[in-house]
Amino acid sequence: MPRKLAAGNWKMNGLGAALAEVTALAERCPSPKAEVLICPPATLLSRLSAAAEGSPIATGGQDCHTATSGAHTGDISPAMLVDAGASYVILGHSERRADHGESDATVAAKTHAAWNAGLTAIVCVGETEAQREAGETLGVIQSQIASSVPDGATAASTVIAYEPVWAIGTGKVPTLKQIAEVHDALRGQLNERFGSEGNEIRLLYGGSVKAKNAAEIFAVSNVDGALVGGASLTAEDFGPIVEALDAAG
Ligand SMILES: O=C[C@H](O)COP(=O)(O)O
Repeated sequence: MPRKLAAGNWKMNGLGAALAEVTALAERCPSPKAEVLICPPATLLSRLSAAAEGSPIATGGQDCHTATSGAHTGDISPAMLVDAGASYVILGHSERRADHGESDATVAAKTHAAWNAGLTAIVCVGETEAQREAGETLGVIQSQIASSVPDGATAASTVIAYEPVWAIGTGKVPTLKQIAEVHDALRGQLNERFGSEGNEIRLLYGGSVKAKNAAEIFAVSNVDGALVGGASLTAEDFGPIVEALDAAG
């Protein structure tokens, strides 16, 4: 199993002054057992990669196009993310699925493009509150995985993030039993489809992870780390989450 992963998704937050948070995080967590990743807005990626150089903090993008270059105003190619120092890219986040109409097929195409550029794709899946209430959670998530993750996924190329849409930025968190139910089902699906490699693909939980609930979430079976939004914006908030993941072993 690759190292556990504490990934921060800064979403559309952060101006130049936020770079100081990366330096502070590197000082607070100089040699974490877990991998630590920050995915800032594209405007900060190059500067943040430079600021993190020589530290254990990796950087990533929040989206990419399927093409390497061309007439796609406003888009960013996987090669551009690599050029800016990224080693990861988040794909299929529910905010992109909702705001930009990204389908599973789009996410799969972007995942292929990311792999081709040498990036590790963090593919996000998750149910809405209505889907959970209708008892559709596992069906929705397993269908998203089946259609968003292309054949050939490996532990080195792919990470899965389970993020219930209703838990993102709301302070609402599923019960530990609910998290375990989904992660165990995902592990089973990955094992069935990708064999032993599926057993190694890291499964992150995301949705209102904070310092106060991180340790109990990291103790849940088949939780290999977290994709953190709001609580990844400062070293003061993200540092304890990294430390909780380290303590979980
Ligand atoms: O990508 C991160 C998730 O959307 C979680 O965001 P949050 O930690 O602010 O709830």
